[in-house]
Amino acid sequence: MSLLLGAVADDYTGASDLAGTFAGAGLRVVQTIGVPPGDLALPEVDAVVVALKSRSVPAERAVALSRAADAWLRERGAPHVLFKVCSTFDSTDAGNIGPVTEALAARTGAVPLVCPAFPRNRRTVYRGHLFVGDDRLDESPLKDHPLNPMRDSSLVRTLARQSTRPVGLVALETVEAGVEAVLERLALLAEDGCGSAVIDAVLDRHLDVLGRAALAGPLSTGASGLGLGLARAVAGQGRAGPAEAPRPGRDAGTPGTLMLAGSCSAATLGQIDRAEASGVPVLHLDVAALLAGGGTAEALAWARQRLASGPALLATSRPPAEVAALQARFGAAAVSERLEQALAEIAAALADDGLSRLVVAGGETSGAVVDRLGFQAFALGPEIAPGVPLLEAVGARHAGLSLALKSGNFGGPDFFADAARA
Ligand SMILES: Nc1ncnc2c1ncn2[C@@H]1O[C@H](COP(=O)(O)OP(=O)(O)O)[C@@H](O)[C@H]1O
Ligand SMILES: O=C(O)[C@@H](O)C(=O)COP(=O)(O)O
Repeated sequence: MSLLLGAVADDYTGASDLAGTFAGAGLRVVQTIGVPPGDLALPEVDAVVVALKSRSVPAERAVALSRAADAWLRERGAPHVLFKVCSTFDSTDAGNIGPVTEALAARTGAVPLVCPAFPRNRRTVYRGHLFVGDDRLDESPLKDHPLNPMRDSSLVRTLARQSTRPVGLVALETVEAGVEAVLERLALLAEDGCGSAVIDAVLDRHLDVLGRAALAGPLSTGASGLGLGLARAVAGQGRAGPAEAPRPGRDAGTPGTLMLAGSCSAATLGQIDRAEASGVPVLHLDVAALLAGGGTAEALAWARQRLASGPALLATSRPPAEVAALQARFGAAAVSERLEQALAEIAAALADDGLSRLVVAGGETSGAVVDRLGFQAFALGPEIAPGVPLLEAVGARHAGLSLALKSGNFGGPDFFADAARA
């Protein structure tokens, strides 16, 4: 296999979002969970997205995992690797976007472009500031994220706090001037000693400039918008294999679709309310009982009963004030870890029962569930919502289980009711 494009994604929902974006642009793609074991037979593809659970781990660990994934991709011929981060730049001042970008760039010596913009999803970057819809990042619901509260919209400042070298800016007028102008600006920033450069993008057509400029170098950092620009540029070279039809979702072996929500994003909280209102059975898990080490047996019994005849949605998700109170009492890391593991435990028990459809909302939550179930790689199916493709296991483990991993922020208001029917 000689790859045309590689990606290292810092979480699993982001990886499936990106893999779906690559597929939509005409590339043959597979998503692997970590660096795949040597004996796993992967299909012939143009691009591989290696999914890591590295967004919220200590920076040294994120660097080590990302280096290994980058090396694996380059050994398979990838001339360019995208480090896929969240379109809302989820990270803390301690990392991990800066440290990983610097570590991967050190191997190449080039100044990577950094851009989380995805205008289709209303993520835009202007003068280095990230906007989520009409709001600056620091005024958006992301300011209350349980693990990575985003309190500064300036990506240049945010990335500089995480980096050892200065961070430059490629402003919109340079992007408008085209690929050559961007490359000239990058060369100047390199002379000034910059280690990376945030680049503006507010319209879809800007992604084409970003993609072609990024492809001139070995590394870039961004979200699926930059991924789309890169994929279009690669597809435009005419070297990608014949497009594949997306794999269809499987017929259900058991009637119900299990849906698990650990995201506390405003979007997911609204979707849970709408699901409940439209008659989808919803269990709000007893978070205090889970934190005390119990609570999963009752939840399992409830889910088994509902799944025998239809969908079931189990959620730990709570609004920001309740999240803050729990974190103050038990510690943020401990709460996250326990709640992620509780949902993973429930998913594993139900997978053993023969579950055939699983939807998980939340990046970290998806990571915990996918790891617990032991998936190794996914082929791509059709999208059930923008940025949320159906995934089908590659390899024998859990063959026949279709799943979808939803970023907390993604999906329309009726996502869960729609997913139950998809
Ligand atoms: N009630 C709760 N209180 C505090 N944290 C919670 C609660 N429910 C879930 N969490 C944690 O919040 C985090 C949400 O992150 P994630 O799953 O990545 O969602 P998103 O995609 O919205 O970022 C997870 O670590 C999850 O375990
Ligand atoms: O770029 C995005 O917004 C998504 O692909 C993504 O990474 C989402 O992360 P979570 O919200 O943590 O699921």
